[in-house]
Amino acid sequence: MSDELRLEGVTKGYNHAKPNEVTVLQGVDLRVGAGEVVALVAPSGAGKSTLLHIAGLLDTPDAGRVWLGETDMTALSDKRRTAARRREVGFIYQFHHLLPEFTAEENIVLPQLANGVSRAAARDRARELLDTVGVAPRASHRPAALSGGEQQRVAYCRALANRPRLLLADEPTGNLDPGSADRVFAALMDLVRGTGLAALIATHNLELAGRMDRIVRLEAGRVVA
Ligand SMILES: Nc1ncnc2c1ncn2[C@@H]1O[C@H](COP(=O)(O)OP(=O)(O)OP(=O)(O)O)[C@@H](O)[C@H]1O
Repeated sequence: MSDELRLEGVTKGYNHAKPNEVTVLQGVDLRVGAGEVVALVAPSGAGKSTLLHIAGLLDTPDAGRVWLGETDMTALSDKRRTAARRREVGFIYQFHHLLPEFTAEENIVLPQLANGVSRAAARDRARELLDTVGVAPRASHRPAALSGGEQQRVAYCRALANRPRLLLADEPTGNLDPGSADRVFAALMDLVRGTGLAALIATHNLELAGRMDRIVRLEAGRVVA
């Protein structure tokens, strides 16, 4: 299996050379293969958000390397790294962050237009994605007129709209009740399976983590299992 995401010796701290300096990540090695869904489990404060930001090219490590496929992202200019992030990485957060004034479908169309896709093709892709997660009948609803679970499923579709090679999620079912979280997680797996993308999904929910291919545990800035 080829690695889509590879972190090698990633170290990151804040407030360098100040009294309140902290080292958050200490030599993290991590790989996620094509088509693999990996759970990232970490106690609060262990550096999970820092790790996701670095893997998602929103931040850079102090030392170590971040590879997407064959490319060492830490060797790129900021401009090229930002372009790679837009093209290659999809993000899902605990809260959906959909644009309130646009419909479900438009929320999935817009990032594709920004990526140069035609409106017709973007609409087809949006409908296909919404269909996969069972929200097609609500395509013309604005987020406020969707249930929490539907909003989250639309956010999943948006994250995958541009066919990223890497999906990063931070508590993707975190704001839902357990029954709804279960169904919505199944919808996410339906979207991810068969695309060949690599997914790294942070969660405190050990039951959900157990349904992924592998669990990576982060403790005090190190991968322990
Ligand atoms: N910009 C910053 N400046 C200083 N310290 C920071 C900064 N960002 C994070 N930290 C510290 O780094 C540590 C790890 O932060 P991070 O946000 O990665 O944790 P986390 O594992 O995501 O926690 P949680 O699960 O509670 O969100 C924390 O102790 C935090 O206080």
